[in-house]
Parts: sequence; C-alpha cells; structure tokens
Amino acid sequence: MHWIQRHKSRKEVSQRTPVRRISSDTPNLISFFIWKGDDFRLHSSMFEMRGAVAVCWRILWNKSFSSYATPNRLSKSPLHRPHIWYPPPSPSGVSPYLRHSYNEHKAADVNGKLIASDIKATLATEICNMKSSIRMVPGLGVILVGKRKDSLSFVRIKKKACEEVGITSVVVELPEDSTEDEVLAVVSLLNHKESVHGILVQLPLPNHLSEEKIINAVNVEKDVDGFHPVNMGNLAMTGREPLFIPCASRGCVEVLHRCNVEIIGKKAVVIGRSKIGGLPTSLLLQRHHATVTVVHAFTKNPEQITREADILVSDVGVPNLVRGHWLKPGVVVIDMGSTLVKDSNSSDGSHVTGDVCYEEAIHKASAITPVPGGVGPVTISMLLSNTVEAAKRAYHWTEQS
Ligand SMILES: NC(=O)C1=CN([C@@H]2O[C@H](COP(=O)(O)OP(=O)(O)OC[C@H]3O[C@@H](n4cnc5c(N)ncnc54)[C@H](OP(=O)(O)O)[C@@H]3O)[C@@H](O)[C@H]2O)C=CC1
Ligand SMILES: Nc1nc(=O)c2c([nH]1)NC[C@@H]1CN(c3ccc(C(=O)N[C@@H](CCC(=O)O)C(=O)O)cc3)C=[N+]21
Repeated sequence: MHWIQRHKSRKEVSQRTPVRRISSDTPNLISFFIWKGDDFRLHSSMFEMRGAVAVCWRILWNKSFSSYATPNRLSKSPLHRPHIWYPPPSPSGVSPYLRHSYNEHKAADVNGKLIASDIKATLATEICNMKSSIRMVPGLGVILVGKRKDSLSFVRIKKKACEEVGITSVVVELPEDSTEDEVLAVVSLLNHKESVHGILVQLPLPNHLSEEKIINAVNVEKDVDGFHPVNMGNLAMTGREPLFIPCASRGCVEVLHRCNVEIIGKKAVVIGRSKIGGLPTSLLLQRHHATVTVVHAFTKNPEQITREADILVSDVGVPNLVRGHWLKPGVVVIDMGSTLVKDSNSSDGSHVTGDVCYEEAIHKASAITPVPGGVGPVTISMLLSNTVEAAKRAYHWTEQS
C-alpha cells in the first residue's frame, strides 16, 4: 500500500542524524537545528547563500505526542463537518454552545472555546487511531518571518493547539530582512518533507516580500490555510471542491452550524474582503446558499447595508467599528476581528479586542461571538482539522482502514 512505502522512506529519513543539534527539546519557542541528508539540501544551499552565520534557522520541533483527555460524551460524536455544497440539517434542540443571558434582551454568547475543545477532542482521538494503526501522526510546518507581536502570539497559540491533539509542529522563524529566495527555500524544504503534511506561512509578511509568489509556492496538497489560488479558485467556483477551505471561514460556518443558525436563504453581510477572512467567508457562505453582500473600506454608508443582515461577519481589524445601530434586532454576529490594543491594566500591556462594540451589540443581536473566546479558537481548531485531513490524504488513511 502507498502509505507503507511512505512509512519506509520516512523511517529512513528519521535515522539520519542532524549534523549539529544545538537544542532539541527546549521549552522556549525557539530552538536551533541544522540538518543534513537529501531532504535538506535546499537548506544547506541557503546557508551558502548568506554565509554560515548570517542565516540562523530557528526551528521549533515538537516531537512530543501528548495524549489529550477525551471526555466520553465527545469521543462518541463525530466531528460535525457537513459537506459544504449542501445545506445544513434543519436546526433542532438547544445548542450547548450558546450561553444565554438571564436578561431576555441580551444576546446569547457563543462559547467558542467549548466548540474548539469538542473539535480538538475528536481530532485527538482520530490522531491516536492513526498513530496506532500506521505509526504516523500529522505534521504542521509554520513559517514566521519577522517578530510582529501579534504574529508571534498567533503562532504560539497554533503550536500549543497542535501539542494538545498530538500534531507534530515545526516553526521556522526567519529574520525580518530575509530575502524572497530564502523564504521560498524554506517553503520548498517543507514541501518536500514527508512528515510535514500542512504548511502555513504566517501573514502578513514584511512588505519587501511577494506574498503572491510565496503562497503560490506552497504545495497545493499541503496548503492547510487554503490561500493557494487553486484552492481559493475552486472555492469560488460552483461544482468544484477545494482541497482546503480557509480556517477562519470554516470556523465561522462551524460556529453557525453548532449554534443551529440556519444559513440557507439568509441575508449575510461580510465586512472585509481579505484572503484570510472576508473573501473566503463570503464565498463559503454563498456555498451554503446565503445571499451575501460584502462591505469594504470604500463602501458608502455601510451601516445601511449591515442593518439588513440576518448574519453579520466582521473581519476588519478596527476595534468598535460595528456599533449597535449598525445591527438589525435578532442578527447573529460573528466578530472575527482580533486586534491587540494597549492596556495598562493588563500584565503584558495589551489585550485583544474585536471589531464589534460588544456592549452595544448584545442589546440587538440574538447571538454573538465574543472576543476573545469566540470564533478565534474555532479557527485554530479548523487549522488542526485541515492538517489532519492533509495527513489522512497523504497516507490514504481513514478511520476504517
Ligand atoms: N478570529 C479569526 O479567526 C481571525 C481573525 N482575523 C483578524 O481579522 C482582522 C482583519 O485581518 P485581515 O483580514 O488579515 O486584515 P486585512 O487588513 O487584510 O483586511 C481588512 C479588510 O477590512 C476592510 N476594511 C478596512 N477598513 C474598513 C472600514 N472602515 N470599513 C469597512 N471595511 C474596512 C479592508 O477593505 P479594503 O479591501 O477595501 O482595503 C479589507 O478588506 C484582524 O484583526 C485579524 O487579526 C483574521 C483572520 C482570522
Ligand atoms: N497564514 C495565516 N493564516 C491565518 O489564519 C492567519 C494569519 N496568517 N495571520 C493572522 C490571522 C489572524 N488569525 C487569528 C486566528 C486565531 C485567533 C484567536 O484564536 N484569537 C483568540 C485570542 C488570541 C489572543 O489572546 O491573542 C480569541 O479570539 O479567543 C485570532 C486571529 C489567523 N490569521
């Protein structure tokens, strides 16, 4: 079988020893690795490009398989991920993911952390089964260029989530002034590395780098972000199936499904049209048969448009952009904004905030995702899910096999 062949060659690779291993098991975000062997030829040529000292690769390699405590009630329910091309099942019962307020005029809060932990529990079980059946676990490669505070924080969250479910993660940290060729060389390295099934290039990249070139270079079968034009294009075209759907968009639809919010035929307004959030979310909501309007920085009188929405998604990065009077009573609000703002009361001098003025919105909306603890954690669990999917495809493995 195909996976057995892959397994063999993976074993061979792992028997090679690194030339110089400065640190392998550090609790810090950063450890240093220099590899040899066929898999890492590109790597060494990069060293030649910049000289032995100039480019120091910071690779975090988490090899630990952490067993994740799976509550019984969760392990029984399969990951609820309906086929995106069909409408969801009709809503029934009360969602366990909504925290209703005692005040009937206040919106129910979406408990995104609970959704994420249920999804992670299901994935952890699946990864456990994969490991016992083929002795393989999914692997995620993350490329981070520069030291933006928010990006460092997001990458740390992703790494921790991988650990929780048993996904191996490797974080390649490159200096802010890395050249395009250097970043492309890392992409190529991860494209060829068999134990890496998913690749994520943390965005935004520094301005001097071509995001287009770098994203295009990611192997479409490892594009767990779903940003490759082939995956994004297939998402946009009816009748075609992308290999991966962007995580924030999947997170948004996952929240709506789990909260029993019907999408089909509803008016959805998406604020923002970025490739990370707004654009794929508007495409995915159309796949679910919502009537979608997109609002962006040049939209005149956005509040007139948003007031029509049954479902409002905001992915802008401007705190308190969406005010109470922008909302129709009963609207379901998905606040994707996640912006670090200065906060002298906080221990690290900042806190994260969404796009929606929460205090005003709770008096209009029927349900709202808070920030933090709303759609963000679900986005992260979708990244894990995409990575597991990538590994399953690579090994031709299913729960039944
Ligand atoms: N929680 C999650 O899962 C995720 C959260 N995020 C967060 O979402 C936010 C946005 O991120 P990202 O998508 O990368 O940002 P970008 O800056 O790439 O995109 C922002 C979008 O918002 C639009 N916009 C800007 N100002 C306004 C305005 N005043 N009115 C209407 N639209 C406006 C822009 O319009 P135009 O195109 O015209 O410039 C653009 O389409 C960030 O806070 C980020 O952290 C992102 C992804 C996932
Ligand atoms: N290649 C790439 N893929 C991305 O998916 C991607 C990216 N680049 N660049 C940045 C944006 C932003 N994004 C978030 C994901 C999770 C939270 C999240 O989990 N937020 C927590 C709070 C986070 C905190 O406390 O710092 C929450 O809402 O509870 C936020 C934001 C993914 N992005």
